[in-house]
Amino acid sequence: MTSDFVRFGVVGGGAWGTALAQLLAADGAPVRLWAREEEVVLAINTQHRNPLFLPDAPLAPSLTASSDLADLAGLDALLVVVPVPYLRAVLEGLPSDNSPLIFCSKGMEAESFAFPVDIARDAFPARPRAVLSGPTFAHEVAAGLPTAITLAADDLALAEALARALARPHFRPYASTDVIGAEIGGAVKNILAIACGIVDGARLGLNARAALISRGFAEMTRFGLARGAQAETLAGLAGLGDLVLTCTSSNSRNFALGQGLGRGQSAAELMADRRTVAEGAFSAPVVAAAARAEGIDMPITDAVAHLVAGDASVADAVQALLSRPLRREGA
Ligand SMILES: NC(=O)C1=CN([C@@H]2O[C@H](COP(=O)(O)OP(=O)(O)OC[C@H]3O[C@@H](n4cnc5c(N)ncnc54)[C@H](OP(=O)(O)O)[C@@H]3O)[C@@H](O)[C@H]2O)C=CC1
Ligand SMILES: O=C(CO)COP(=O)(O)O
Repeated sequence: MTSDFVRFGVVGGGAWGTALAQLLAADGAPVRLWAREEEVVLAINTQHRNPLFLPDAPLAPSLTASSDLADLAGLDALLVVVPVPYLRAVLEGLPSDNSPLIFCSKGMEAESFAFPVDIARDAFPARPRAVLSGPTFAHEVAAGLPTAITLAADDLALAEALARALARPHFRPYASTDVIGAEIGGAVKNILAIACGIVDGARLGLNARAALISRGFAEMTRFGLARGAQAETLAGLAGLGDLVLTCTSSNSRNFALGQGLGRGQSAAELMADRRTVAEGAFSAPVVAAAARAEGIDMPITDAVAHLVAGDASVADAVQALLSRPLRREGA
């Protein structure tokens, strides 16, 4: 069956944007990637590598890069992989086509409390929008290891068509219409990965980690259901699947950030000079504030927000979580 989506562009030259571009270019298909930094553009075009963000992956020659957003005009679909704090500004520079935008970043914008699809609605009200989210370490996707992911769009036919166009023998997108569920799963799991990293760094044990994963999932579910997400999405690849991946591996930048916090380093120290993002550090105060405003109980998210801000110690945060009133599990 022929696809309407053949010529893809990727907005963002970090690890995930580069891995997705490589996934699509590996069979020789032309893929255009926009990166902000000339150093990344030059390395991709001349060495077929991205030494800054995905150093170990050889890239296909059919993947070409540019630092000019105008070079993404006229393509069939764009994967948008810019960390959420920078997303609005980048979207403003995109050529105004009608091709679908597929959002692959996992976070919530400060002040607006908007997820990527809402941010795009402001910039491109009529453009079709989708979300791609799940347990997907970039280096594994670039290496062709088996991966499954959720692809959500309001319009099921669009979600299915995009899923078919992005599928590869080792990469299986599952179509969904639960856009908000996919976005909330990805944003909240990043925060919970920081919490699990803290538990690991502070040597609080594996029981504590398992408790955090399941009570964290309860928080994700409360927040998600309150905002209209479906329980199956949160229990699927974009929620629980990604939560398990990033709460159990120091390959996760969020988990690794938490490990440093758990060992007693400050967030400012851990984030100084780093080029890679741990989106959970941006999202924790935002999701915590949104939950507070909406009366949703999210104590783990709140604790991570305080630890990232540096206004609580790990010992204080653990004590606060353990001294909460006992309650019925499903409540
Ligand atoms: N890495 C992974 O395995 C996965 C990541 N994600 C999500 O994808 C998103 C992107 O992460 P990832 O690709 O890993 O990023 P990286 O940490 O690898 O790289 C950081 C990215 O942020 C960009 N950036 C930094 N400052 C700015 C700015 N002011 N304006 C625009 N862009 C800027 C960098 O571009 P520049 O070089 O121009 O500074 C670079 O592309 C995040 O939301 C993440 O949660 C989702 C699934 C998997
Ligand atoms: O989202 C990811 C894998 O699904 C990557 O997680 P980190 O951003 O924590 O590395």
